[in-house]
Amino acid sequence: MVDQKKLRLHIRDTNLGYRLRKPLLKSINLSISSDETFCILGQNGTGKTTFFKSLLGILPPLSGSITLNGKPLGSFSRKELAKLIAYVPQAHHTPFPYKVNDVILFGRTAHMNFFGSPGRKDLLVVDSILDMLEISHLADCIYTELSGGERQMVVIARALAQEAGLLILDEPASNLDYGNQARLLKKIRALAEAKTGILMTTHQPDQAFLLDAKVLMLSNGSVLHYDDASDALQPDILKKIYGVNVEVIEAGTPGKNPLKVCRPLIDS
Ligand SMILES: Nc1ncnc2c1ncn2[C@@H]1O[C@H](COP(=O)(O)OP(=O)(O)OP(=O)(O)O)[C@@H](O)[C@H]1O
Repeated sequence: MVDQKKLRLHIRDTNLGYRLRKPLLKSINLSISSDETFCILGQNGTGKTTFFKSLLGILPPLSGSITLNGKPLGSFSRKELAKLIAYVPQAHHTPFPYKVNDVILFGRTAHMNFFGSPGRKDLLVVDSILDMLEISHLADCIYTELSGGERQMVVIARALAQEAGLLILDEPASNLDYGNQARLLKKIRALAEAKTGILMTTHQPDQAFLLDAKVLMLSNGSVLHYDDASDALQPDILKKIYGVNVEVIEAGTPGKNPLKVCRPLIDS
């Protein structure tokens, strides 16, 4: 039995990508554990989602191995894996007009009994997540009738309902308004403090500072690993990754720790 709160993914000598194509990411060696928060940065198309699909066991490595607590990912059943790793995809389309409550309840499937009927605990978990994400008012709405940002919050809620030890989020804030982005980052930080491993892609480098995250940068088929966002988010590195000039400045209130922020120099 794998301890949900002590997960370690080992990626050893792997090439990742799609069969019959050149590998997108080469010779990757990494270890990710469920007490860490990582932000993954990289240009569009560098392979961030592909990396996630590989960690979720959806896309087997082209070579090398990925193990979870020493066992090959492929040896876990879908149900076992759903209790350990939850995923918020970038795009989510549900053609069926389910109620929001039911969509979130799907996240409990791995915890339900043989007949797949929700128990009291499942309903309580859904309620507390709706409350935590401040979306209780959406509970009885029809998912397909929600706005893009509202759907995004529901899909995040569904992943949280899995109560997995590792949460993988593909651009979780991309559809959200400014307030919901801030609220989501606050929740992510609280989850990290409660020892849920976080692995998220973002196109906003500042979020790595806000979450005090480690950084993985994908560039030219390699993954560069930084334990400290300040080491990763330097103007020369950001220029190399994104091809634009960026200034990294310190902002903050006197008496409080300054927070670093990135500012693109759009006039240079
Ligand atoms: N099923 C697939 N078969 C073959 N190639 C694919 C498949 N899915 C994605 N790709 C290709 O893999 C490359 C990396 O895609 P991926 O979605 O991993 O990039 P990304 O870094 O997540 O991009 P973005 O920041 O735009 O979301 C792209 O060139 C894409 O066309």
